Amino acid sequence: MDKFVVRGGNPLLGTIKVSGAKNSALPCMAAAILTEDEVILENIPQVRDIETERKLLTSMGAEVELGYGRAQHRTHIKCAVLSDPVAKYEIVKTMRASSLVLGPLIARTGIARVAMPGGCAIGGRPIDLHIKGLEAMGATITQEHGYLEARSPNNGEARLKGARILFDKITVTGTEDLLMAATLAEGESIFENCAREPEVTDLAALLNAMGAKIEGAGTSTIRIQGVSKLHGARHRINPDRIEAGTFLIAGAITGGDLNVDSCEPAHLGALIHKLEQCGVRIDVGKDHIRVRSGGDLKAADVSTEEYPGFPTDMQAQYMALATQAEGTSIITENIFENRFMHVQELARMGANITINGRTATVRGKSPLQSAAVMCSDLRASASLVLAALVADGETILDRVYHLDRGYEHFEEKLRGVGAQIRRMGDVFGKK
Ligand SMILES: CC(=O)N[C@H]1[C@@H](OP(=O)(O)OP(=O)(O)OC[C@H]2O[C@@H](n3ccc(=O)[nH]c3=O)[C@H](O)[C@@H]2O)O[C@H](CO)[C@@H](O)[C@@H]1O
Ligand SMILES: C=C(OP(=O)(O)O)C(=O)O
Repeated sequence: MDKFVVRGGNPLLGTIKVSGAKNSALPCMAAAILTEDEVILENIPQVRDIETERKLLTSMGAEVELGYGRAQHRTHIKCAVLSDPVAKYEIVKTMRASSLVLGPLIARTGIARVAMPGGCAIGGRPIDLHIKGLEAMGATITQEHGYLEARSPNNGEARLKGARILFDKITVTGTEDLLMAATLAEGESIFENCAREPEVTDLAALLNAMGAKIEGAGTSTIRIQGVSKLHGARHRINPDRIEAGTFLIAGAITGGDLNVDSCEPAHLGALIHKLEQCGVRIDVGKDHIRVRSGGDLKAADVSTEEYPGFPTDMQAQYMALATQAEGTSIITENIFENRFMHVQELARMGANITINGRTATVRGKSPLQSAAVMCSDLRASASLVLAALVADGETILDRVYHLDRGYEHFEEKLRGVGAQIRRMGDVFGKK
């Protein structure tokens, strides 16, 4: 199992480049199921979840070609024939976003079998709202032996029907899943209380390029006029706002001077505002953000919310920063019930954090010490790397496979701006 070895103390200086967003790329790859033609996606990040999605699509009969390097992270997907419209447990269990194939599969083939995703470290993660929405579109969904068996009306023979759906709770992949299903449904669908995340807007842009008729993506009400067929398209994936945010915090926590390049500053408003409250100097350009130390960091409270609020996917990284700020920061996690797995590991490095329900109280500034720590999920891993960048001595992070799910060449990018970080196959064993 790979580990990271990080020696703290270096301010990060220079320019670091942001990759394409994995959380946009995953639904966009699933959208290729909706057409027999080729879909070409550019700016696909080279991360483990993308490889998992490739496996998922190919296991159903799709042709997927992932091109990196000179091929500029371009992916060609052709779902001419979906001979086996089944999302198997062996693949689904490794990636929560697998539930994104449910909607497009029923819409395209009339019949789908998708393994129920399990819980994960950050919480239960049910998909009841996906199921409820598809049922409102006329699908029949049953659960057998851990699989959802879904059929469109007439035992899979007829198209889904457009529906008016009010989401009880804002859900990102739920909005995306039903949006894809509605593109090929008969008639109009109106969705209310939709997720407004940039990843939803990115997916809608691809779907419209494929011939869908979607209005309102990025707002809480989305209207879709169903069409009988979609065609191929070429689409460039948005920059990853969470990776960009992680780099902004890396610059701020190390007291560096970092230019975070190839990002979309408009998607980072809540984080930029918070960093400014912490006393960090931020200069926003068209597609880059410069982050610099503005003196001692000051504590500021954070409460995670749906977009455009402060993202839950930045909460763990922000907590690492809060350990280095003077004063008390109250961090409230409103989206997932169990997303504080990084707290005990930060505490092992010397952070002063107490948890009460959904709230963590961070008292700073604490000098951090190196330790052997364990990554529990994707963003918790990033948080521990950030803490290690300012810890005294050499920190060893175990289970970095969590981080590899969603950060492209993380250690190489950080090394390029002065961090001392290296990957080891097995630092404790024989190697
Ligand atoms: C691949 C991807 O894009 N993942 C992101 C997506 O996850 P994901 O789409 O899974 O997260 P949701 O937006 O669906 O979850 C939000 C809340 O709704 C609840 N819920 C969700 C669906 C459902 O059917 N029933 C239900 O109760 C969840 O348990 C959670 O409490 O949005 C999250 C919230 O911004 C991010 O942290 C994830 O990085
Ligand atoms: C939680 C995340 O991803 P997923 O929904 O795929 O688990 C994330 O990107 O932070």
